[in-house]
Amino acid sequence: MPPPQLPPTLRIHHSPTNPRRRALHTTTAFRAGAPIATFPSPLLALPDGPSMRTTCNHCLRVSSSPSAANSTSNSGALRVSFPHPTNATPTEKLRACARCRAVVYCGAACQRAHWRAAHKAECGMFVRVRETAGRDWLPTAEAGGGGYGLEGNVDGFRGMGEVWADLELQGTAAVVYAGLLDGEEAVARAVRVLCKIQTNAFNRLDADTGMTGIFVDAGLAMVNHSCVPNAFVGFDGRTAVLRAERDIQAGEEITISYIDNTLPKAARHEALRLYHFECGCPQCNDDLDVYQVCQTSSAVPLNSFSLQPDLSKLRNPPIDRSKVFPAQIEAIYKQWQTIASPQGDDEVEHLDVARARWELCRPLVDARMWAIEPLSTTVTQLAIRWQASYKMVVYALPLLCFASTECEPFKYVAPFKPSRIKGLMAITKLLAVTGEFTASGALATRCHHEGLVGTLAMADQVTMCEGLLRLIVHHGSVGAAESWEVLRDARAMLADLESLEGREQESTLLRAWAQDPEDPEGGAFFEDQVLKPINTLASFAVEILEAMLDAKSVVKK
Ligand SMILES: C[S@@+](CC[C@H](N)C(=O)[O-])C[C@H]1O[C@@H](n2cnc3c(N)ncnc32)[C@H](O)[C@@H]1O
Repeated sequence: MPPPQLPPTLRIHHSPTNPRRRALHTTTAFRAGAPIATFPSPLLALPDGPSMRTTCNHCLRVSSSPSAANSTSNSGALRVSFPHPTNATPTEKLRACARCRAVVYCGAACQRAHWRAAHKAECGMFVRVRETAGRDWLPTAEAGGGGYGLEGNVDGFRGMGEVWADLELQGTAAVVYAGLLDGEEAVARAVRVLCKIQTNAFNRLDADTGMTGIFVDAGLAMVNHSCVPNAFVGFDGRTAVLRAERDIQAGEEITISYIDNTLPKAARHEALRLYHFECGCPQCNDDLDVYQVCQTSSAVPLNSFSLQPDLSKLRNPPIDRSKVFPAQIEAIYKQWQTIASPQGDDEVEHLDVARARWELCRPLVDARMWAIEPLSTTVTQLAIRWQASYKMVVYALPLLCFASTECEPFKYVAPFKPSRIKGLMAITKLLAVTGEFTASGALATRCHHEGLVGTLAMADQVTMCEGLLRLIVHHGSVGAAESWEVLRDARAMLADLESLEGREQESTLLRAWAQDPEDPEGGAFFEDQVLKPINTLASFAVEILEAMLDAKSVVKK
């Protein structure tokens, strides 16, 4: 099997005696955030079952962007309104394949390209059965004999009872529906391909597009895992982009995290079981938590242009380790997972679950270890829920400010990571909502926390939005695809704000700060007008959470 084609910035290092076997190394140095290589011709790039009819099956774009920003000219009030965070994104009109009607496309060009790349092989199968587990193996097997020399860990999977049974079931279903069942070997071949896909596919459940699916590229599949990776993968339609998460030397091995590397060690190892190796990264060897990883990260200085510019706090977080020990965190995480999320929309049920989870996290709360899972997720989940709630929307704002200053920078040290940028965008959009409440005088009736109402009344919420948007545009341009919806929206909103009359001075100062965070005037303005109110809002988060979860109907400060 010939080695996979690689971009010139990468080479495969093959070491038969090393348990990792092959690895990707750079041929040149990269600065943090720089694209290392793009992979525009995957072997396989498919939306998953539920997304098959809502996503173009070729370019994998989900929908068009919502109308970004519209300005009005009410003087004295907040004059810009952004799409409300709860507004559904309008979907593009997608056309279905006329023959099988199982897959959809955004246009004729995508339909033609997908027919050649994959659909020709699967369309007949879909005519027989519209959707089946195991769809993903067929084009791969057809296109390359199911080999590509990719690692499949077949023996490892064979030793995993239920997982193996599931793979056999999927393989059988696929060959039966594809009309390829000509003996046991056909099923065995399908299962081997599924093992390769399981080992090498990227789940396109990415923070960027919010869509799910799988992506396999034989070159990118050579990248090994570390819980403290130096790179990460993002997607732009059918193209995967490998980016540096920190500065990388020429010749260094590239690693990415296959899993959520912010989880406690036992949970990370459980997630890695599907890859059949023992992780020997520094985080695993020394059982470090996210604070300890952050403390030594070379990406910390990048935060001087962020919502957490206090680098000494990132190096010396104000936590109290004596209040909780690692085994206790593991136990909390395990128990937290046993508390089932409510299926329905019952507000009381959701509050009960949040209360149980928050109480379970009490030792982490006492230790002020907000960035440790499952505490960080407990806070974020409530924020997301409240964001979409008519009654609670204002209270989501301090929670999101808290997550963006006390959790995310420690979990994802590089400020250009998409999850950090998305957090900034969520705050921006909420500020647009609270800004309208403030301008219309409705804020005090929507929120009973005097500190929160007072802070928002005193703040220039448009300026706060502009400061956040400048951070999003800066970091989004570094760490994400130009076509990323969040970046596109941020640019449009920023242009809108810049064109508002009467705000020239604020915009000039923020522009000066964005061009040079050391600019004394611009820096002081950002600190006073953006950072200070964000931190004040964040400071209300815990008392609001405690009060709400204590089922008190009125929150006061
Ligand atoms: C996507 S492949 C990576 C390329 C692989 N090294 C190869 O030679 O094909 C994933 C597999 O690589 C191996 N692997 C990845 N990261 C590893 C690590 N940190 N330590 C040991 N093995 C690793 C495991 O066998 C895993 O299932």
